[in-house]
Amino acid sequence: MALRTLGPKAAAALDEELMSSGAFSIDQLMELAGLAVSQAMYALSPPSKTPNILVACGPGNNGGDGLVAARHLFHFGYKPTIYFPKQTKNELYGRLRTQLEQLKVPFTDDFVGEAKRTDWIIDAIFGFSFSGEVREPFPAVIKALAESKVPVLAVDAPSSWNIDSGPPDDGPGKGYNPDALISLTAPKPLVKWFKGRHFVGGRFVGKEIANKYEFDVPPYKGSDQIVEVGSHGEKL
Ligand SMILES: NC(=O)C1=CN([C@@H]2O[C@H](COP(=O)(O)OP(=O)(O)OC[C@H]3O[C@@H](n4cnc5c(N)ncnc54)[C@H](O)[C@@H]3O)[C@@H](O)[C@H]2O)[C@@H](O)CC1
Ligand SMILES: [K+]
Repeated sequence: MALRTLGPKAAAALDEELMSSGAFSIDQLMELAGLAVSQAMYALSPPSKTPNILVACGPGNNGGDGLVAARHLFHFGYKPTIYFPKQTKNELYGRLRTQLEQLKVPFTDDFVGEAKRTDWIIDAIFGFSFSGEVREPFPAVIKALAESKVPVLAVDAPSSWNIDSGPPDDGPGKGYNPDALISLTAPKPLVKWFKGRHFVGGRFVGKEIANKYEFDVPPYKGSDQIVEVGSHGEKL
C-alpha cells in the first residue's frame, strides 16, 4: 500500500492551517523541512564520498528549504555552493542568506558550469506552488537538470513537473528524471511518474491533521527526520 498523496491545493491549505491555528511560524516549518532534506542527502551519499553539493534555490519556500538544507550540509561536513538567482526582499530569505555567508558558503551565478563540477545537485527551485511554463531565468537551469550526468535530489517535486500530472511533454524539463526525491509532509500526486529513490520528511504533523487532509504520517523510526519509501510512496 502506498502512502496517500497530497494535491497542490490541499498542500497549500495545510501550510496555511499550520501557520494559523497550528501556531507554527514559517521559519520553524522551513527549518524542519530543510533539515529533512539534508538528512536525505546524507542517506544518499555522505560527505566523505561526495563533498561538493550544488544547491539550486528558487524564489519561494522550496528555495528556502534549499538554503536551510545547505546550512545543515555545511555542518555535516559537505562543501555546499548556492545558486539563488531570484532573490526578493523577503526578510526570512535575507537571514538565511546571511547565515550562509557567515559560514563562507559560496554563491554562484553560473549554475550550468558549476553543475558539471559538483558531486550532487539539490533541486530546490519549485515545489507545490509551481504552475504553467517555466519562466526566466530558470529554463536553462531546468534544461541542465534534465541533461545532468551528476545525480540530482529534488525537493518536494522535480522542478517543472506538474504537481498533479507529472513530467512535462515538452519544454526545458522534458526528460527530467531526478535520481532521488524528498517529499515534504506527504508525497504529491506526481510520484506516480517518479522512478528513483524516494524519501518523505517534514516531521511536524500529527495523525489528527493527517486524517483531516487525508494523507498518512509515514513510519518514521526513532528520532529520524526522514523515512525512505518506494518510488510511488509504497512502504518498504
Ligand atoms: N508543509 C510543508 O510541507 C512545507 C513546505 N515547504 C516548502 O514550500 C514549498 C511551497 O512553497 P511556495 O508555496 O512558496 O512555492 P514554491 O516554492 O513551490 O514556488 C513558488 C515560487 O515559484 C514561482 N513560480 C511558480 N511557477 C513558476 C513558473 N512557471 N516559472 C517561474 N517561476 C514560477 C512563484 O512566482 C513563486 O515565487 C513546498 O513545496 C515545500 O518545499 C516548507 O518550506 C514549509 C513547510
Ligand atoms: K524542487
